[in-house]
Amino acid sequence: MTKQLPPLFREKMIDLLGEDEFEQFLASYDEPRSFGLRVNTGKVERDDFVAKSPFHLTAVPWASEGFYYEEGERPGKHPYYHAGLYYIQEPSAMAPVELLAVKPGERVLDLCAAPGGKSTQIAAKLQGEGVLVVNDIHSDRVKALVKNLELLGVRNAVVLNDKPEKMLNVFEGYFDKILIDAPCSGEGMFRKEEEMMGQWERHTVQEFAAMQRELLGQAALMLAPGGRIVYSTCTFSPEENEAQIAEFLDKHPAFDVIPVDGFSSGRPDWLREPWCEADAYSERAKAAVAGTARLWPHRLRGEGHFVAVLGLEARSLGAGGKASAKSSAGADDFVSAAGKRSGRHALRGKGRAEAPPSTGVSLEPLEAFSGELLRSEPFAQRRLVCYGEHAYASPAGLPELHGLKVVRPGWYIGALHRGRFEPSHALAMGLRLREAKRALSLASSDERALRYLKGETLEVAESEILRDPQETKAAKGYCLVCIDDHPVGWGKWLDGMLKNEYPPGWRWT
Ligand SMILES: C[S@@+](CC[C@H](N)C(=O)[O-])C[C@H]1O[C@@H](n2cnc3c(N)ncnc32)[C@H](O)[C@@H]1O
Repeated sequence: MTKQLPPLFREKMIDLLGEDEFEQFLASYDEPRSFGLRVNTGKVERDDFVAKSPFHLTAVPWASEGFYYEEGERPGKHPYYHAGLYYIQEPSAMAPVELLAVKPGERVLDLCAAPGGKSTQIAAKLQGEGVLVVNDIHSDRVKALVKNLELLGVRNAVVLNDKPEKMLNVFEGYFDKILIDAPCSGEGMFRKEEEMMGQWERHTVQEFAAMQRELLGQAALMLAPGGRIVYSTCTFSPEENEAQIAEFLDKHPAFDVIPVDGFSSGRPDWLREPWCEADAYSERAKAAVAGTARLWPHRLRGEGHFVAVLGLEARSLGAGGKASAKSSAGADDFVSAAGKRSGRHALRGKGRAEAPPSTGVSLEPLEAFSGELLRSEPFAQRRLVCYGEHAYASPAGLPELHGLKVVRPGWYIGALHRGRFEPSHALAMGLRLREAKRALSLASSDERALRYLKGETLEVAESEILRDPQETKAAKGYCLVCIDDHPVGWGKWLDGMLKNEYPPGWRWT
């Protein structure tokens, strides 16, 4: 493995680290990889998961919900994966969101979000309260982002597929926290994904540095006074790390680095020729980058990351000069759309941009479904929007999204079609067992659990359907299917049989 490292990368790392430390760094490439998963505390308490986990878990020191699992274990092949109880994530990639210090109720942007490892981590920190806007410029990558948010049952995310400069029109000064997990040359991925080495040789570090500079500038304009940006990369080059932060600080005097403890420090001494222009930065900026963090594969159990935490002064007008973005019109709770229907169809499940919101869709079938199947709690504090025949619950306080490519304006609830309502898989995944009036909870040891995930019809006695004790009607119709009390999808019960509504693209293979 070490033989295949790009020669230029080797030379550069020897120059930066010195011969002795380079030897240790190089030796880490021959060490076994670390495997990590992060418990989705949006669905299950950390300790409850640990108690029932079939995996051998060891805590990741810097991530409250992160664990190493052992090589050979396959968490992607377990019913709990299908229930969204965890996300498989490289351990050092868990650090940036920890340092973002998200609190429930905040407005958070994940600017470069796909496939959603860090977005789902932010969502768990928000605990369903506040606004999570996630964006990625590549539409093919947005599909995976949408699927991961749905799998993990996120209810308050808005998914965009747009250029950050267009987002400024809507979100100037709006966010409390912004994560920029920047596109980068990926030097920290060489051990995990060897093909990254080939890509490194094709792309220049300078290409990425230019993108990162732009992203940092755009994010600054969307941050509210007193807010925080976390900038992270999975690469080692100072041009993409310390130099980006030093340059940003010099252009944005209202920002400072919030020093990070517990990791190796950023390297002001690497702001030098031939990698960076030695005289390009102020003394303030150079000193501040010592407060950034470097996660090195030879110093901890992880592939490597760079993280900088940038705080904006509370008394600042905001980098964009405005206090906050305009909130959307209308009530912030669950409301009916009114007016004319556009007739255009939303592109459900495809990760493609939606048509503009439509009005005048009759919500009666959805209301009937909610009355029959759900307790009122799931939609509280949200606003219903219909795009074509598709209904979404948008987070409260979201600005109007005019002019943006909106892939998901909120939690996808389902389709209103020819006077009927079809609940979405995302609705099932975002619910809790206690929120359903009709449910089936299979034990993970029950062979029907796996058969459900494979898409099979199941034999289910009426007495197995969980319902309100006062319910007298037959259990016929939609039913929330759970495994060990965690929702995995819908089924339709009739006369002892459960028709399987688990979507084909999600099935166990
Ligand atoms: C390092 S990856 C993000 C990984 C993600 N944060 C996670 O944890 O799963 C960087 C992402 O930035 C996206 N990207 C590249 N240029 C962008 C831009 N100008 N605006 C927004 N996203 C961009 C890429 O498509 C890629 O998905």
